[in-house]
Amino acid sequence: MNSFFSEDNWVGWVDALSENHYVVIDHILPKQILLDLKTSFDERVEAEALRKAAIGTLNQKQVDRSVRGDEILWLDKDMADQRIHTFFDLADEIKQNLNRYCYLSLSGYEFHFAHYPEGAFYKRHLDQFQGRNNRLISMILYLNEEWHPAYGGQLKLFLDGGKEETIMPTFGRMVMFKSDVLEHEVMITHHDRYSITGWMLYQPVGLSFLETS
Ligand SMILES: O=C(O)CCC(=O)C(=O)O
Ligand SMILES: [Fe+2]
Repeated sequence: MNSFFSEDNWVGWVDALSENHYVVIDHILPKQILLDLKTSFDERVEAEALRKAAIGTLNQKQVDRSVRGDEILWLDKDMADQRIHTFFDLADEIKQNLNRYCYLSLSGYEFHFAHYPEGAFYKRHLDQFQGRNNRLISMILYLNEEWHPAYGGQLKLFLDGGKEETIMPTFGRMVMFKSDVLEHEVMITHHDRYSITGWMLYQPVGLSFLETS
């Protein structure tokens, strides 16, 4: 497998993740790979393959536009799309390195395309929710070629001591944070906002029967 990053990269990122609970990485992938991913995303928006995102877990899912207004499409390794396979190569490398440098036991991941249309937001929440605690690291890769502060749509992280960090969803920026500790929100966007969002998962051996979806 090709390697996207060097060991030095990882040392800095892992330090930030363990000290601050989050890390922001700009230009995570070469521009052409990002553009290809965005094209793949655009094709699926065009084909109306995305669905309104739900909240809740397992058999308690519901769509509530007053909590989150994005539409999503789950990515699958069976998709015959080399552009998505390249993204999964990146995810594999990140998973291996988080296991190696953070001593985690990540055994899988899940990702979806997410499109926030104008006026959409996602209220303050934690990604690790009741009844499902196997999301360890949240990862978001932004695919917005031009982003202006006036568009809004920032990711706001609620940090220790009442501090907040506000992050613009600029092209090629990846944010990783600890799913079980960092509350966050997506502020209202005034422009179409595109990302690949996902989670590094810890799946205790033998408990997979608990997953019904
Ligand atoms: O798109 C973002 O910046 C964050 C999305 C998010 O919080 C989520 O999907 O759980
Ligand atoms: Fe979230």
